[in-house]
Amino acid sequence: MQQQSPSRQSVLELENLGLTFSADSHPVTALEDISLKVGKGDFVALIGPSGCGKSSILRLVAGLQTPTCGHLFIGGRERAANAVSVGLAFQNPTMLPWLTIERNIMLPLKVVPPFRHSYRKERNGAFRDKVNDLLKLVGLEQFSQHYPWQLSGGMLQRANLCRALIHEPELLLLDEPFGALDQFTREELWEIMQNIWQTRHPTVLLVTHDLREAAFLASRTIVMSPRPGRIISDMEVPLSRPRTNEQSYSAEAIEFCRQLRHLISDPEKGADR
Ligand SMILES: Nc1ncnc2c1ncn2[C@@H]1O[C@H](COP(=O)(O)OP(=O)(O)OP(=O)(O)O)[C@@H](O)[C@H]1O
Repeated sequence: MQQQSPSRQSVLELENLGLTFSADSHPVTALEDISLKVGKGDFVALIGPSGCGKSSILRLVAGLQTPTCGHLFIGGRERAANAVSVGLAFQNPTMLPWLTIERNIMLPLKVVPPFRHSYRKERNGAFRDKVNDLLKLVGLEQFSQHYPWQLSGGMLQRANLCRALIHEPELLLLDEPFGALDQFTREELWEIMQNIWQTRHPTVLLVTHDLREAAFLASRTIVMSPRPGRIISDMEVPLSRPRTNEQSYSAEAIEFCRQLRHLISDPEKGADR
């Protein structure tokens, strides 16, 4: 039976969520008793050791996987997200090579309602303006008519973020989007991502292995235990905004990353939940 969310303020709420894979004779419990509330405009980073279930949480939220137990609420209704309500960006931006950057970014508008009904009419008008606004925000306004193979990895990831945001989703799900980039490009992308968040205020769930990235971008960091993944810590990031790369080397930022690292290497210490 569908439940009403206890908290209607949250864009996303996970309640005692569990996930067990049981394809063969050895069931694998990936997630256990995950409870989490994400408010509108929150920027939440999920961190933890490899295999602790970070990506599984994103897949459950996106409706790509079904929980074994527990409840998932989007906008106060018990349901997983759908193509309309979610924007996704992964480590490798998959752009269609025969389409320009502009048309690649427009793809969600071609597919999801209500945009798809006016796609033909607006693709050279209002939708083009939407794409250009986003390209400007990420510094790619000169590249709308280029093809993906004409852009660098960092530029493609910027375009990928535009595509994830073009249909104004309730939730932006980012799975290590900067993981494949070199350090300087990655840091440049953090500033761009922060700018997107401060300008457009999307609600973001970010999976990352990079503690500095979590501390730079997120408002809250969720630390998970090794499998079966449980939440062992949920902390506000104590750094003022806007954040700079310089600031991410400050004593305060380093101390915060050190705390995160401790929690990951010694999960028993995460006793605040
Ligand atoms: N289809 C599946 N069948 C069985 N086990 C699976 C399946 N998919 C994932 N798992 C297991 O579930 C656990 C969680 O996987 P998940 O990919 O969510 O972890 P993660 O924290 O995102 O890992 P990483 O940081 O390495 O990307 C892992 O231990 C993985 O081996």
